[in-house]
Amino acid sequence: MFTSRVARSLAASSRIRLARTAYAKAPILRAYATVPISESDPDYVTIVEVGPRDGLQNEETIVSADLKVELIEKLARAGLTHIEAGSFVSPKWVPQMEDTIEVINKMERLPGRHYPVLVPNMKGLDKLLETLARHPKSAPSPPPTDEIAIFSAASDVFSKANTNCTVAEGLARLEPVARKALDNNLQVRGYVSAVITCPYSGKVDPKKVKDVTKALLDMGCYEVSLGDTVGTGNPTSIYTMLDAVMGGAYAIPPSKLAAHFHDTFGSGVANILVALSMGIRTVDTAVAGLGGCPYSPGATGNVATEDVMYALRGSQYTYPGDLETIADIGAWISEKLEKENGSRAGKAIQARKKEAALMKERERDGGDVESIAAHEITPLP
Ligand SMILES: CC(C)(COP(=O)([O-])OP(=O)([O-])OC[C@H]1O[C@@H](n2cnc3c(N)ncnc32)[C@H](O)[C@@H]1OP(=O)([O-])[O-])[C@@H](O)C(=O)NCCC(=O)NCCSC(=O)C[C@@](C)(O)CC(=O)[O-]
Repeated sequence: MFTSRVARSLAASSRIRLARTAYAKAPILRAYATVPISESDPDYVTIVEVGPRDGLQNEETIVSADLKVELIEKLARAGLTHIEAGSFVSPKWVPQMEDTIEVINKMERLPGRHYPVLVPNMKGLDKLLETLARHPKSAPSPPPTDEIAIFSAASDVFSKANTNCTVAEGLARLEPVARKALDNNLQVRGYVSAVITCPYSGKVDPKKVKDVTKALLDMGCYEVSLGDTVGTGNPTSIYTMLDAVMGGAYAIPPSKLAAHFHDTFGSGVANILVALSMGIRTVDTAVAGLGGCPYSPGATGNVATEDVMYALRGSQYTYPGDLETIADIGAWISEKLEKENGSRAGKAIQARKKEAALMKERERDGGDVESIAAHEITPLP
């Protein structure tokens, strides 16, 4: 476990070095690079980009495998280190993820990156292991993935709707899955859904969240991501839930937790700041705020990657990836999906870029330079 954490932070370090070189060379990026990035920073925040899985699983129209591949590759090249690439769930339940095998085989795999996939049961794991077995050990590229995510919930009704079994039945089903994955050198991450509200049965008891989190950690998950699936959480309820999970008997340390907050009521970023202030250093986000949950009516996307990155600018927290490039990807995928960009920071960055391009054009055409200077786009704060 410790080794894998060290490996992650080393991978992040080499990426950070590359990012620094890129910033030094590119003046337009320098304007965004005001946060000094330290390689062994205790305030380094791992961003797990879940847009290609949590986001696209919720699209009404099925997105092509090629577009998914392009999205994942763009996100990895933009410096993100953890990108959820799909899921090995039943296509009868979530047809949007049916092509995950094709996606993970086709996509470019950059060294030092992790491309976890969701696995609900032994059938899903076996399908993944078959795929991995076909990857030659001598191949120059890394294998399609080195990590799975298993998922449960803090509500029986939600669990039934999502996985056709109660929480206890689901945990019993997941235990051998986690063991077999670990035996096959895969890292295992856990999810608990509905940590604040269940879309069917209402308010959730934080004690239930803690019990399920502990069960997943006991199975060998290196970390458990706490899902505010419906996105009803606000800073107070998130604090109360995390305080209960991290305190009392068998307190769970923040290093074992991640924040996975949907942004339905617009509190996603504020909730993440609460989680960070309580010591959590891994957050799940989705480019352009893609996402939702098929079994959680009304839930909008995950908190947008761009919004979180913007909120952390100038703070003690550092993170992987380049905000401006991610904002471009957010605009690009929103256009491809013909939907509104769900990131407010992303939209603002795009608007500023458009304005700057317009100024340049006017300058080239011999416009009034004084008025151009007066309206010059100032760097981001
Ligand atoms: C768990 C099951 C499979 C149980 O579903 P079930 O219907 O009870 O399973 P079953 O064993 O009776 O199988 C039914 C059919 O599915 C097939 N099947 C069975 N398993 C697989 C598999 N792995 N891969 C491919 N096919 C599979 C199986 O072979 C069979 O096919 P048939 O014989 O009828 O032709 C189903 O309920 C399921 O796939 N659920 C997943 C739902 C899902 O993906 N939800 C979204 C992800 S969770 C999430 O988004 C929340 C999260 C993580 O983001 C955090 C948060 O925001 O809270």
